[in-house]
Amino acid sequence: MTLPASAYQDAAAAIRARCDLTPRWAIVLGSGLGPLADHVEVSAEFAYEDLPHFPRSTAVGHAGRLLLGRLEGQAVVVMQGRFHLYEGWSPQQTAMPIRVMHALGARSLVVTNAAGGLNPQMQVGDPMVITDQINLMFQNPLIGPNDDALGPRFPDMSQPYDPAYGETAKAAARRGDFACHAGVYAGMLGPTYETRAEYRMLRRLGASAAGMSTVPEVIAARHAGMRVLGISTVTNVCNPDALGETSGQEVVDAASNASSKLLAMVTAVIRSAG
Ligand SMILES: O=P(O)(O)O[C@H]1O[C@H](CO)[C@@H](O)[C@H]1O
Ligand SMILES: Nc1nc2[nH]cnc2c(=O)[nH]1
Repeated sequence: MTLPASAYQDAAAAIRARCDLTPRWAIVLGSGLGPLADHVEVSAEFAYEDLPHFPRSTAVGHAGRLLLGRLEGQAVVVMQGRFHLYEGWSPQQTAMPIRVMHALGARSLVVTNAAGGLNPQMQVGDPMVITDQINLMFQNPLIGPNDDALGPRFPDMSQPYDPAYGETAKAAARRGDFACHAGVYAGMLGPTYETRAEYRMLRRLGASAAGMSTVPEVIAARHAGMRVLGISTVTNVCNPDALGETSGQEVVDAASNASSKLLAMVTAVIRSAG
């Protein structure tokens, strides 16, 4: 579906009409990671269905709420649930909330997700700081007329994820004494998990984690010049030579069990930038 050019401004205006907080940080909570929002001192809450042009959350473990408030004293806007291409949303729709949060004032983005771990050292529950991404969705939210007021026609993607944010997140993991990886996120269309041959291919391509989100959001964020921290939580181990079955519920459960690690890393980054 093509969105009107004013879609994200309309949604931002509807939010501003009820809440005058200017968020500095935008946070996207992935599958099973919604409970992190319990740590936000909430000023206002919006169901996605009440916001103009917003898609609806249909994915398991995605509540479908936008919160404005404070985390570690910093003004934040938090998406409790995101939109995926496999739900039938267009690339523009999956990325639209990023533009809304940018229009509200957010200049830094934290994206979190549940992902399959491709690196043999990874265990279920380990976080991975995303250092780069591969767009294997072969779709892009910037296709169509460019909004020059937001960003350039041909945005640079030489460093989509902010190295300083990543270092701060890794330092928090060291302090918390839990394993933390760093690596490349492969964005897949889904909704099928990968075959053994596909996991093997992804390893060869240099990916360390596979998921079905994040890539369109980060493209939209970088287009608008936002600084990005990305963290995957390994919810299933993808060993092509000994692959077990994976289910959506297992992914959600594994992500929520590991959410305290994510919280420690995210709050450390938000605090350090305070
Ligand atoms: O990336 P998030 O939204 O965390 O969710 C991940 O988990 C779901 C699959 O279990 C897919 O939606 C995949 O992208
Ligand atoms: N594509 C993909 N998405 C996931 N989300 C959680 N685990 C996985 C996985 O193994 N592959």
